[in-house]
Amino acid sequence: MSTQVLKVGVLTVSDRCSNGSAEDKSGPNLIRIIREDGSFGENPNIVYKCVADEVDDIKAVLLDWSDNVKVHLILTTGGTGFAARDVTPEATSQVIDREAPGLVIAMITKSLNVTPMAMLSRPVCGFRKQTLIVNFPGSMKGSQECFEFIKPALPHALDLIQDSSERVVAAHKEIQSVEGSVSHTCPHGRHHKHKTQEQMGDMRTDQKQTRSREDFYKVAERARQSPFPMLPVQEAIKIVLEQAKSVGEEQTKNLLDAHGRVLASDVYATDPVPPFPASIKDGYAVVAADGPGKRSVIGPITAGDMSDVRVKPGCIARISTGAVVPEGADAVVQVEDTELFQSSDEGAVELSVKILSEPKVGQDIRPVGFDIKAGEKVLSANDYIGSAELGILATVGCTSVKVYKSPLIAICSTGNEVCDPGVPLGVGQIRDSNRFSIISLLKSEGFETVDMGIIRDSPDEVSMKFKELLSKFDVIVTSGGVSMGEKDYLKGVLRGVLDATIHFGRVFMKPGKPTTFATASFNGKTKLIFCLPGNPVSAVVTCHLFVIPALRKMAGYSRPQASIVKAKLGFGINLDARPEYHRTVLSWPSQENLPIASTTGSQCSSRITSMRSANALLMLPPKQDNLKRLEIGSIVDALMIHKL
Ligand SMILES: Nc1nc2c(c(=O)[nH]1)N[C@H]1C(S)=C(S)[C@@H](COP(=O)(O)OP(=O)(O)OC[C@H]3O[C@@H](n4cnc5c(N)ncnc54)[C@H](O)[C@@H]3O)O[C@H]1N2
Ligand code: MOO
Ligand SMILES: [Mg+2]
Repeated sequence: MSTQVLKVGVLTVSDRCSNGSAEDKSGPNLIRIIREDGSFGENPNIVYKCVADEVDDIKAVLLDWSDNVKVHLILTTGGTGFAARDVTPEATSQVIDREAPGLVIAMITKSLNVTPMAMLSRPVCGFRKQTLIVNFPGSMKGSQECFEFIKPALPHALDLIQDSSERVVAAHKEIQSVEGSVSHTCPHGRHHKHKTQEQMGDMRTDQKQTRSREDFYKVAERARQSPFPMLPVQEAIKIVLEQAKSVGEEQTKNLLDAHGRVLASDVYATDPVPPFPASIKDGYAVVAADGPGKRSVIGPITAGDMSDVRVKPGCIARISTGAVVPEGADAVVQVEDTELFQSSDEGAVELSVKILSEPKVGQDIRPVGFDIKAGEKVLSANDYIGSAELGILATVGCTSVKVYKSPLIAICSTGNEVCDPGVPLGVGQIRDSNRFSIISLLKSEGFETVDMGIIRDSPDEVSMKFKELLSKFDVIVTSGGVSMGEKDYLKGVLRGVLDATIHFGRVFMKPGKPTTFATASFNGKTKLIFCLPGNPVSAVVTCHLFVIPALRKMAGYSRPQASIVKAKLGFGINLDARPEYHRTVLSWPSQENLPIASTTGSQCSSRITSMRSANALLMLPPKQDNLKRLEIGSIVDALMIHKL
């Protein structure tokens, strides 16, 4: 877009919002996403109004914003339906000079993938002089979705309207590279040239295979065998861990902020613990050499007291656990080993007490630095800060520590058939489970993620979205679109468009065979891209095996991989041709010497219920001529994914 600050107008059209009987959520939501998105410059200038469903009121704002305020982009939300008072399209039609039907088609077509109700929307898009006006539906969800649908084209559209020639040329170059320079005509008449497709070769070494847009659609010419070697799981994990590097360090603001992070530097105690000789018992501070016998009592000294009591031979001082042992005393005798001899004031004052045991020097005293010496290293770089470590930090008075930064992580699903769980299912559609299981799995591992929605099966959309993700995140995790299907575009876009390095595109495992791992450079930073298989179990299992260890390594963990324990099969099983990660519930009855593994039923990689309650993945070996089945009682490795 042009270098000038973009002016955006957000106009909510709603009788109820304008008269205050309902809260406008859609307008403010559009403003928020425009601000957060970043595609419209650092700080777009946004004006906002809410008017009633009246043609004249709507027109007045559209005319003022386009002719006087010279807003570049006006987004209206509301009043586009079939109801009598829905008049936003009529008002818009009356002010625009030229229509932009492509935007309308894009919005309606894509919305129909989400809900058949999109048929009942009548948006109008077009421009008045140099202002682009776009009608969105009134609901927050609908308006946000429509915005996302047309967003990829908006910056270029605005440049064209503003005739910002430098940016237009730059954008053309970019489109040319994204689309691989196939001869096609862009909407305003410029032609791009062909580039030839390079030879297919070893995917791990020959990465730069620029692909044209048409190549993506040549279904008959697609490879009929995957060109990616199937790597053993351990080799694939090794590659991932080699690429996973810290994204930096930061100082925590306060003590509790450090919880769940990993230290980036060693921590030393400045003071000793305890900082004074402390009594271990409630009793009497004595001179050990006095031995047992009757003593006169001084004190008391309780915890936290600043006492100037001094114990002389023949005297003892009453003392509490945690109190400073007074000068002169070299032992503490617990109250249980004493007897009252004489008291006054009806028992309020102890005058003398009989010591019954033989005290030893140092008995029941913690000397200075007994627990922690001054200058001692109490925690090391790469230690995870759990509750014990937080207690240690508090003990040594360290309220701010240097920790590793958490990587910024984007989560996306892919697939034309995939839709949000809340919307009614259309023909051929399924609900997205992967985004939700992956986001929550990573959260339970202490990693915050950003839900970046569903990417449709189109090379353009995949490449646009990935470009956006690469600019904003350190790690991208997607699911789906990585196998042999004609619309499995991710690998092709990664290599052919984004110039990413695909480190592996298949792994010898079940589930998870087409797991793909790539890196791409953006602004000098290496971004990690995990394209997990679409099958719900495959996505979750591979997230455990590859994504979580990588994130842990980036976050500073010294042992990023999950623990592997031995377990005894509580069932018999036929082995698969691939090493299988069988979801299991491990339990450990007290009479058993190993945990017992029970199966979660059918292990089909589409059957998400096979993950239910699973706390481990049994690492079953691949079937061999001499080993086709494991019987009940066999001992196998189990990779822990939750607590036992
Ligand atoms: N000819 C071959 N076909 C397939 C192979 C193969 O080697 N040759 N591999 C199979 C294996 S193994 C797997 S795993 C899948 C992986 O396929 P993709 O990663 O390309 O994923 P999709 O085709 O997009 O989807 C697969 C399956 O999962 C459903 N899905 C996708 N996303 C989601 C989601 N977010 N939530 C819930 N379910 C989702 C999708 O509808 C498909 O049913 O490929 C095999 N094919
Ligand atoms: O490897 Mo796929 O993940 O079996 O279903
Ligand atoms: Mg597929």
